[in-house]
Amino acid sequence: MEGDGVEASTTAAWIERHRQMYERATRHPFTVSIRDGTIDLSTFKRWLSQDYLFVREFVAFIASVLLKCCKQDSSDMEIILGGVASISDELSWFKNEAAKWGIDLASVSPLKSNIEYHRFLRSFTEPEISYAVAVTTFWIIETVYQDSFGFCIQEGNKTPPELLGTCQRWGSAEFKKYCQSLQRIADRSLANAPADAVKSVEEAFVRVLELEIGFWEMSSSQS
Ligand SMILES: Cc1ncc(CN)c(N)n1
Repeated sequence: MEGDGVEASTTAAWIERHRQMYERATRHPFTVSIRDGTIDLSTFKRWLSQDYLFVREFVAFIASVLLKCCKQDSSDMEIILGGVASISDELSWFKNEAAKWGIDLASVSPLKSNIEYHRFLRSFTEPEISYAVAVTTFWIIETVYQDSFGFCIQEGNKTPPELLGTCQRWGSAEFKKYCQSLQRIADRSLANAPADAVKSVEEAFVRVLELEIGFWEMSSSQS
């Protein structure tokens, strides 16, 4: 990873240590089927509806990361604020996209894996949860989407034209840069954290991968 040249990247080491699970989250049959053009559109619409509900919940999560960041008197504020702007954009994007696909978002209820993810996100609003764990969690949540959808627009893809906009949203070079900025922040905050705290951040990292896999599974099978 492009670190700041001072500390080795803890987060990159975790991706390697949990490579199998990382691949299950970022090369899931759901996104791979977008890339190879075999996606079932009703499955795609289910993901879209459920992800809209996720993003609404994610707003409060990002707000809690921002609050923790401000309490640190940290120079990371502008990057996190960029996340707030991007989530506002994301919500509008979901509404437009839902209208295009004829989805009535008001009638969508969260499925089990989505509810589980909401519960996890809400746990971060507690003031005793550290900035290191919150910002690292933020980074990996965004990165799973960046890597998953980035793959759908890489060379050799057969992504249906009507889904290219979705893939660009998270797969773009701009979104990748933003994820790399979050990764640098995560690594810096981990470099200053005590070993037991780092261990609990790694647990949160793994938990995100599990939840993301569950989210794709839910979108694919309505479980
Ligand atoms: C489940 C999920 N994970 C991540 C993202 C990217 N913000 C998202 N929209 N939805």
